[in-house]
Amino acid sequence: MSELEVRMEVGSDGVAVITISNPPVNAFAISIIAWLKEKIEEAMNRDDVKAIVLTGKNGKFSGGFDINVFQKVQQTGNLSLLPDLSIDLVVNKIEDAKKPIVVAIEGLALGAGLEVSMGCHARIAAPKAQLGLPELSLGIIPGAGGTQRLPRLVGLPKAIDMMLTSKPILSEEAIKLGLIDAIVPPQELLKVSRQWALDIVETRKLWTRSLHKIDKIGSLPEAIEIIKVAGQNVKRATLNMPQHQACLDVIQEGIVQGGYHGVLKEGKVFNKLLVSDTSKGLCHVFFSQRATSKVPNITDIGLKHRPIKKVAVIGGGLMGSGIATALIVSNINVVLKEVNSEYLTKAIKMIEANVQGLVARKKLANSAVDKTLSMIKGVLDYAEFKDVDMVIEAVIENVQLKQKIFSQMEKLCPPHCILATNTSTIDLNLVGEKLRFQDRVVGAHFFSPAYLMPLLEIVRTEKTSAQVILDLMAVGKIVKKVPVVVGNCTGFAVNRTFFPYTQSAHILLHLGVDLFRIDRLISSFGLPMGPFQLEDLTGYGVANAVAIEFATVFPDRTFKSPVVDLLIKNGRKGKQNGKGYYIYKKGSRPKPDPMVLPIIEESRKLANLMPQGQPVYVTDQEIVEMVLFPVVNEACRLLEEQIVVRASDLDIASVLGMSFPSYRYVPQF
Ligand SMILES: C[C@H](O)CC(=O)SCCNC(=O)CCNC(=O)[C@H](O)C(C)(C)COP(=O)(O)OP(=O)(O)OC[C@H]1O[C@@H](n2cnc3c(N)ncnc32)[C@H](O)[C@@H]1OP(=O)(O)O
Repeated sequence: MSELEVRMEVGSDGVAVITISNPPVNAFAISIIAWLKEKIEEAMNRDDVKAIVLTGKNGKFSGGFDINVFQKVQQTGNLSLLPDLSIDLVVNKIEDAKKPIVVAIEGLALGAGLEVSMGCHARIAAPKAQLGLPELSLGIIPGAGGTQRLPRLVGLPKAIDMMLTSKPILSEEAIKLGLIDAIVPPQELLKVSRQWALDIVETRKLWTRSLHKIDKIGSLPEAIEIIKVAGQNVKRATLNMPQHQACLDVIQEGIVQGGYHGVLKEGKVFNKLLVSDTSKGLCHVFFSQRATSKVPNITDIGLKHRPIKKVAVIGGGLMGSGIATALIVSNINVVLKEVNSEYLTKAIKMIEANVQGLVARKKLANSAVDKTLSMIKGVLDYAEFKDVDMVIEAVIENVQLKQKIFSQMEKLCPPHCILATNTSTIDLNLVGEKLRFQDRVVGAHFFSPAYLMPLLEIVRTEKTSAQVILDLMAVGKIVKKVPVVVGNCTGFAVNRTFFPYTQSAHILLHLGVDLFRIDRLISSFGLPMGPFQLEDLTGYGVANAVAIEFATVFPDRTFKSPVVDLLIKNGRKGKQNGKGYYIYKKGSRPKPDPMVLPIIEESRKLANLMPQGQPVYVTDQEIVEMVLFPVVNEACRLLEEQIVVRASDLDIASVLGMSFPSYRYVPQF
């Protein structure tokens, strides 16, 4: 079977097995859809075919519609590039077929993959197959009947949850919900599916048309109430994104007017959303995230990553314990080194709390806690370092200390051991300056909390070897991070790009603009919080340290804001002591603190930026632009300096490291 193909084989039992192939995920490309229609028509017309089994090659059914086609539509605005998947294929050729069609699902059925499956008359899956409708994460809604058939198969609340969160479920849950009809081992999947199809022909099994099912929908008022509540719940989290409410509206249309009407409305809304800026941004982010794993001269030169079985983490503070947690939950053995037993006990307690936090978030099973914690060993000496594959240093930001540690590591650890630092500011060339083998030195910059935040900046110097970078990329993937390889510069990619973000906010503040207005506008733009609340959260110590570092390296574009020192002088430490620009009380949202205003006034006098001592007038739009445009400028500088290999790597670093709203990246075609 060639790579891109839809093949049909008719067995002596009268079952036609139609297999789609489009590696790596059997996406429904335009040609696949056309060939699939042809094969189904052929099977319907052949007298020797009684029933059909639809399946995918290489252990996967389908990862959904080909997202490359979406990008072509978005670039050209030409919606006629989209094939008629929903009515022509799923309704007419599959659901309303005269012969039963059973889908055999292995690996995954996502998006159109699940929608085509739901159009079939029965669904048989292998264990652990992923089934879901992740379209909303691309700024669209399911466009091949998913909004109508999923509620009819699994009930409204679960269907809404699956669509609004874009999260797939596994076969084991799907069978309980009624989304699939049976789970069978992969080697029996085709055999059972063929027999199932024949049983439908012989009326021994039900011939189900999902769009016509009504037993799981409940009464009309109940259904409308569920949809209304879902809309209210999702409102805040989906600020500026139209697809969530649109999806609920389309579901409601089908419930009020009937499934087929719902499918028609779904098609119209789908087309409109596909060419929206939101979808353009989210499709761009989808491909950009995958592009980060392709690094020229690293991933394309035939190297294979080496296994990393045991890692030493030096320093068990907030970052060290977070990194250790990320490693042990991914089954990597960790030796955690501290300077004394008091710090070590504290670090282990922190790791235990992190692990419990993951259980509470349902990211780790309670039953896995003991095994996870057994993977960490706290130590006070270096005896265990003789067979580690990687060291991650996470001590305080002090060059001499780091240099001393790295020199020790070079002597104590095996020659293949990677020497990584989690520094967020210090030049890596300085850290490795005294070493003989500087090709082993690399930055592993995790973001706090390291066991939750999805980004790993891999910082390379001119000397870091390709093998070391590749190994760290592999570790990043194992610990479920998105590794982005960046060059060595002050602040690396994320902190460097976003340095002007805080700077501009401070300049605006000293020009007389209300700080709470700035924060409000930036959160309305889509960042989780504004720059001042962020400063409260990260702490003023960090703010000052970063400001000093940048002022040294970029004196031409650094504004020295007096306000942080004044806040500290007035006993304010931000979230840490509950008093910063905002007041923090347990159980309630941060509230702007009017008591901070005299401190701001004092700071404005010291800075003396206001023209004739009067506040400037700026519009809301200007504020957003004045805070974010300098960020874009800094990103351009990074690109020019070749700190990243492509612009979109910075987009991903900003989305994952700063929670910059991904739907704002509207590509310029
Ligand atoms: C009409 C319908 O309602 C509309 C739709 O169906 S929209 C599409 C819905 N489907 C999705 O959103 C699923 C998107 N894909 C994924 O989530 C993941 O790729 C996956 C879970 C399928 C596989 O994950 P994983 O094994 O980690 O592989 P991953 O690196 O993500 O993808 C492998 C390759 O397949 C590509 N790919 C994955 N899904 C694709 C899709 N639906 N279309 C086109 N390419 C796709 C990726 O771009 C990547 O390409 P690359 O190797 O050139 O970078």
